[in-house]
Amino acid sequence: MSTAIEVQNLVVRRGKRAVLDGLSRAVPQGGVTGLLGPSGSGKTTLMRAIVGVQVIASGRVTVLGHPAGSVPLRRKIGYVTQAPSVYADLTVTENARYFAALHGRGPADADTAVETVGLGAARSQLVANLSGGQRSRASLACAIVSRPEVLILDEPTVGQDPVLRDELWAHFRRLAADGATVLVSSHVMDEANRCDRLLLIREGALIADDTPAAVKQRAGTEDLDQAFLTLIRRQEVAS
Ligand SMILES: Nc1ncnc2c1ncn2[C@@H]1O[C@H](COP(=O)(O)OP(=O)(O)OP(=O)(O)O)[C@@H](O)[C@H]1O
Repeated sequence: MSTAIEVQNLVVRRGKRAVLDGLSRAVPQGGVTGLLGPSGSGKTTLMRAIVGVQVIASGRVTVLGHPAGSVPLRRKIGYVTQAPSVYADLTVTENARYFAALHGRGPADADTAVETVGLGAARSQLVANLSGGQRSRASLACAIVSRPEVLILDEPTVGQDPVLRDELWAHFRRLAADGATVLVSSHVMDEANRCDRLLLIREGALIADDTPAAVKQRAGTEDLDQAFLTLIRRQEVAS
């Protein structure tokens, strides 16, 4: 299987601290990879480095064979931040159509993306008047409208109800089935169970990179929450 994202000896300092301290990992092409870890462990920082918007101290990040943030990746990578990145004074449809146009896509692609994220009924509403969860989905629609080869999603299901979360995960799985590489951060363990692989990060270091089944087996429990706690505690004892 070829590699979509390659991180080599990545060091990122934010403030005075090394938030990522020599992290190396490869994410295979295709499939859904979950990035999990306690708050402040460096998930967003790693995603920012992969997208190419994070100043790095040293190391190398390559996406689809190109340096992170380089021009050839602009149309190939989609990024949804935790803070929705949409225009408040445009409607949902206008936002999606604007981002579609930037990527050489037409209005039909935009309308499909809006339906996909469950905002069909709110398509004519100004983003300023949407709920927080709806605004996040509007942002997601704008990121998927270009059908990126690599999709980086920073906690995309926060604030969504269980039905919508289920639908969004089904969509992530469909994107992966169509060949996209999806990297998604989450705190929710039932979501982690839906990933092909899990990267568990703690204090800027990776402590697991495996399938959900293997992570559970290694920790000796069927409960993924418990498995992560066990692996984190084992690492604390070892270090
Ligand atoms: N702009 C900044 N300046 C200084 N330190 C920062 C900055 N942004 C983040 N940090 C620190 O970097 C560390 C990693 O933050 P990051 O946002 O990557 O964590 P995270 O795992 O995504 O957390 P969460 O799950 O809460 O979103 C934290 O200790 C945070 O305080």
